[in-house]
Amino acid sequence: MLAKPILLIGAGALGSAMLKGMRAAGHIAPSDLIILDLNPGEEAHAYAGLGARLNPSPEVWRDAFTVIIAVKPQSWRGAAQILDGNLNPNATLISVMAGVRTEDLSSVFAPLKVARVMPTTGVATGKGVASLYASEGVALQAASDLFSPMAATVVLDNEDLIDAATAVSGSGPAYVYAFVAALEQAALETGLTAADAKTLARATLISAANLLDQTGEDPEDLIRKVASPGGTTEAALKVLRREGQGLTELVTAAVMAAQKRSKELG
Ligand SMILES: NC(=O)C1=CN([C@@H]2O[C@H](COP(=O)(O)OP(=O)(O)OC[C@H]3O[C@@H](n4cnc5c(N)ncnc54)[C@H](O)[C@@H]3O)[C@@H](O)[C@H]2O)C=CC1
Ligand SMILES: O=C(O)[C@@H]1CCC=N1
Repeated sequence: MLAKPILLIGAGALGSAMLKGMRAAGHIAPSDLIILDLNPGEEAHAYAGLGARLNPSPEVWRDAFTVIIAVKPQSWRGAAQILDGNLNPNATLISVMAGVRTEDLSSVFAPLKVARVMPTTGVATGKGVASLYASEGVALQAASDLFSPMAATVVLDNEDLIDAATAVSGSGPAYVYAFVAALEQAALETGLTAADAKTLARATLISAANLLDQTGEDPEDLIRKVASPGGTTEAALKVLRREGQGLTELVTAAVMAAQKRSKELG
């Protein structure tokens, strides 16, 4: 059972996606939310219109038993200074920030228990992904109660793996969107109109993702069902899977770069 009310610090791209997800999943009532943001956007205002408290005075922050910190890794120490002395010592802190380690969060926010979560913006529709880590059970449970209704969750037993989960999953939606943009660009090269290129690139990704989701089959099995021997797909896959310089090598290099950056952000 998630301890409420919940204080959300930072309602930017990810914070707003989480607010949308809470609405979609319905597990957190607006009246159970306190939102702090230096420059609140549309979703924070929408939630406030439904009953959340937006940027209330510091004595209200102490009401919260779960605190989510969703500011940029570069901003968290500044945010912590503002919060100093105004958080409930019995609250659990859930950080969704890339790179920032439990040890550093605990050194600033003690005695709050700390969990780390690496979500995707897909939580907005209740179908995100979230990797969870905490060194003790209460915080891990709070993270799970918060994210399970709006994400497929993975529990990591080693904090270093959060950097890996960030590189694969947290950043991952952007790789998929980059692929769609590339497919759309390639479609233009084939002579399709801009409108048709856009429709075909997006709809192909969505229909392929649906099959992956609904059949549960491995990608290689699904590929086999598309690629006729000696056919068009095989011709394309020879390019995408060129020895030593194919998509796998490219994606691996991209993931390694993200993992390295995640470690640096700490
Ligand atoms: N955007 C994404 O897909 C993901 C982001 N993350 C993590 O989530 C965190 C936030 O990322 P984004 O939402 O993309 O950034 P963002 O820049 O869109 O949002 C940050 C928000 O924090 C607010 N803010 C900054 N300082 C504040 C303070 N002292 N008090 C209250 N509000 C403050 C800003 O006004 C802004 O609305 C980062 O740490 C990032 O690593 C994690 C997973 C995915
Ligand atoms: O790009 C970033 O640093 C954040 C963390 C994962 C997704 N967005």
